[in-house]
Amino acid sequence: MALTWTHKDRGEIRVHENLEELSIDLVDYIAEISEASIKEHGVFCIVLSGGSLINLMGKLVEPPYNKIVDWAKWYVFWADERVVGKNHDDSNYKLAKDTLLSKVNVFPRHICSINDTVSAEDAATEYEFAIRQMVKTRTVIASENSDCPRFDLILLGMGSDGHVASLFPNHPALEVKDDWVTFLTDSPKLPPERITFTLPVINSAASVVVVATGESKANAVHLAIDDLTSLETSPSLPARLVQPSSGNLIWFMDKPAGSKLDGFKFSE
Ligand SMILES: O=C(O)[C@H](O)[C@@H](O)[C@H](O)[C@H](O)COP(=O)(O)O
Repeated sequence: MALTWTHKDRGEIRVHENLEELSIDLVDYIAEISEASIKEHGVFCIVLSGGSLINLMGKLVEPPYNKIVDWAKWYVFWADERVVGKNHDDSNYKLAKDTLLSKVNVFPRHICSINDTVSAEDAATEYEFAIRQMVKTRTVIASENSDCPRFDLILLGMGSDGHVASLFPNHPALEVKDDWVTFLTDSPKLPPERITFTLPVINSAASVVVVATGESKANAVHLAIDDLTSLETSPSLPARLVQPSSGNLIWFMDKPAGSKLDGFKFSE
């Protein structure tokens, strides 16, 4: 059984007994938001990241989800992408395609991945342009509170340094306010060239999920969620800057990742 509670301003926290339980709860949540979004506006605009998150979504391609999800209504985007070829093992697109997208009926034209034949800067510019076109044609809803798209669901992993998407602590990409997509050529996590959604886009989504597993994430989880002492305050921890302005924020974690949260108690 998951331990679930809502922090006064850091969203809903779900600490799972193990990875199996976490992945079932995660795909249940994704299927639920997919259904609600399609009912509300005809499509589901989902944003993926890279890393372990994708394997935790693996049950989506198994019964009952593969049958109940309306894949034809899905539009798929990435919160960040490594600027490598689409067949490269580092590609977030390849990871999602091999694990999920090739196994269900998402239309290839609904899969919005980056141009892998240009520089990081051009890939970011083109990706933002493509999203702007989709906002104009109302495939992606425009936010009412900001000059940003309002994606139905943005799924983020979190690094042990507290990075989300490719927004790393103390990196200038964290400060970008006017672009929807920016680029890096010096990512502390390899590979160095990446594109990433900016914080205003992440914080304009209808729902944002952060997934963190394993003990190496425990300190970053604590710094991202708990009320901090003046000694601990870490204003530039990217995961703490995830604060949807009019959307939901949910943290999915396992016990080791949640073990340093204030008041963490688990009923055995
Ligand atoms: O492309 C990337 O590198 C990711 O989008 C990145 O933000 C990832 O989600 C985290 O680093 C967590 O990755 P793990 O879950 O594998 O630790």
